Amino acid sequence: MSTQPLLEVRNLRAYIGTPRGTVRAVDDVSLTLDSGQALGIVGESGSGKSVMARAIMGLMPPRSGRSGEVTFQGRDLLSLSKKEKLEIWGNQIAMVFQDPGRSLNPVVRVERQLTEGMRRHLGVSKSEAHDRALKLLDEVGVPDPERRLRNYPHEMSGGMRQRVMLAIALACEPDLLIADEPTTALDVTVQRQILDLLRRVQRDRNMAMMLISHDLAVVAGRTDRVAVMYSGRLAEVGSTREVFDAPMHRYTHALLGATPSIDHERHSPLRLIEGSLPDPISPPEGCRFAPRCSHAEDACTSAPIELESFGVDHDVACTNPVKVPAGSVSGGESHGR
Ligand SMILES: Nc1ncnc2c1ncn2[C@@H]1O[C@H](COP(=O)(O)OP(=O)(O)OP(=O)(O)O)[C@@H](O)[C@H]1O
Repeated sequence: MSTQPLLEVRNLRAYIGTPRGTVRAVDDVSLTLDSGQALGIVGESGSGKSVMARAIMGLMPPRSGRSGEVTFQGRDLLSLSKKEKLEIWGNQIAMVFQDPGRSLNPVVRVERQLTEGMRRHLGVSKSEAHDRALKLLDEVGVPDPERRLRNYPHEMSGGMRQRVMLAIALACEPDLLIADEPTTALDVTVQRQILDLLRRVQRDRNMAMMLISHDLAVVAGRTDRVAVMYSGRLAEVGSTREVFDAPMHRYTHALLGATPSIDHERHSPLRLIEGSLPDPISPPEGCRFAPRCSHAEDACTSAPIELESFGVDHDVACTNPVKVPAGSVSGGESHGR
């Protein structure tokens, strides 16, 4: 068995030029994702999650730059030609975005949108593509697939459109699915159904998934590992079980107390973390959470704090982490549910 991760991100920086100055949206992020593994990326709005996902895919906004290394199946993604990128997008790596209304073409029937990629990338015939499309719609829980294939996107509900988007993403049997806030535009019950579907499909297909959300509970029960992002940097990375049961970074700890969840029947009152994200144009020198952290010390503000290992799979970038009592980590995948 190969020990090489499916995706390896090293010292990734993604900066965006704006009239006010350079936004340091992603600032020295390193992480790995193994085949068949689900990795959650969480953090407040503006912490850099989407820019990171897009930088990995090479989808950068105008007047921006990337540096670092992104290796996927041993290939350097940052140096691909446009043609090579098109071969990988939608084929080996697929993305599902927040708003299926904007990602689907409103004037093209579902069947064509679903079969176009597989005909191009997999070279299957029209009738085979049709059969595959029916199976895919069935897999993602779309009832009466034959009829749905003839629909235009506006003839379906938001939840149904998101299922179709997922079917499109799965059509070429990707090795990695990046789902960026895939359910935010949907109502709470449908959100839960789609998220559970994502996890089921990811496991059934043994596909890797990067699930991006500002809601910790969304990723808690549906990922194997989690990376907590704050102001363009990683605060904490590790097995989902450890990070949720025994968060060590002061930010993760605060975030866990502050998150209302779609997985709770009734949203508890939001306990906000006091303060806000730093200006991404001139973030603090040291730990970027230090200005909001009640445990900050002098050492936190002088130089960037690097991730340090606190266990087999638990890295934390904090000089004064939360002390975890021995044996406090429990088992199971029921977090946040
Ligand atoms: N096209 C752009 N031009 C200028 N700044 C941008 C652009 N896209 C993102 N940013 C800035 O980059 C930083 C990171 O944004 P990003 O969208 O990655 O955050 P996020 O964690 O995904 O938040 P959200 O959950 O709201 O999508 C933010 O400060 C954001 O304002």
